Amino acid sequence: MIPELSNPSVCMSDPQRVEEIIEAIQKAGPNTLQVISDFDMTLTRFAYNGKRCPTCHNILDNSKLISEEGKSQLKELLHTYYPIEIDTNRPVEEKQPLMVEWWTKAHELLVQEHIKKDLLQEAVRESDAMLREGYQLFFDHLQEHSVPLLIFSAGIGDVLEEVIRQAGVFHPNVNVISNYMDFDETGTLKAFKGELIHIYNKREGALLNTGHFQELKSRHNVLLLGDSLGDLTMADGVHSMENILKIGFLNDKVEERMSCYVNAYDIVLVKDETMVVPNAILHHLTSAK
Ligand SMILES: Nc1ccn([C@@H]2O[C@H](COP(=O)(O)O)[C@@H](O)[C@H]2O)c(=O)n1
Ligand SMILES: [Mg+2]
Repeated sequence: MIPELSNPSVCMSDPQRVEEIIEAIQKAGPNTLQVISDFDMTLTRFAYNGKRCPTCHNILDNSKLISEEGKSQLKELLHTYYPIEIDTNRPVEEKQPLMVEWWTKAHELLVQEHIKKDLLQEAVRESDAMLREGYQLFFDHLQEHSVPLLIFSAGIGDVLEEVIRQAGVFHPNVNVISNYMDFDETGTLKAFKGELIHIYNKREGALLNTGHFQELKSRHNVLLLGDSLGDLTMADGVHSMENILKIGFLNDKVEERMSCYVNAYDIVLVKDETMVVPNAILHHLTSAK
């Protein structure tokens, strides 16, 4: 049906079911579709030329906006908590408070650095952040077909927006739910706004933002893209869901996480740094029946 589903990076536990979901969404038409995507390591690359690419947080952590002392403390947090984030042997309930601890400590450190709002643009421009190959087609195609794209990220909204703005793909159909910085009257970071979004509370985030889903209540079909098992709840706020196709990028610790990913996501893309498969599916979903 979609030749790209035979690519070597594609794993599916139930290809027949995938075909049925895709056919049902295509039949309903693009007016019923919405796309909900994670950002870091889903729309952005995990690695390039064997080197890890930065998350929104890392863009700041590695920038000249952060002191050497701040950098080493942020790095230590990353080395402590990231292995916990991706550990599939620990239950989510056990990981949740630790993730709150990580995000809270990191945000406190960022606030202590007195980051200036007007320097964020430069920090992003000078960073190694990279959207996945084929991103332009992905964003442009959704825009052309008036399909809303919600980017639901536990990263930093201000940084995320700057990445997609600089890439020229922050189209009007794109909405972002994320952690946003709060600046004082001098443009200095003083806090983060609203409820913290971390990797394992994206469901709560969805409920807090029911206004977004209210506006899209005629769009009962969802294409969900993520890279974490925590991304699977991003569509929980969608009204009267009819069909959902979940695509998961498995970037890291492939062998030990494979079975969890294949059980949770309809399509798993293993060490695939491109948008080739999501783009092929989108093309099919928006083509005439
Ligand atoms: N201090 C931190 C906290 C989190 N991260 C990474 O950010 C990712 C979350 O963003 P999503 O767009 O994927 O929701 C997550 O994978 C964390 O590893 C970080 O780098 N630094
Ligand atoms: Mg992610």
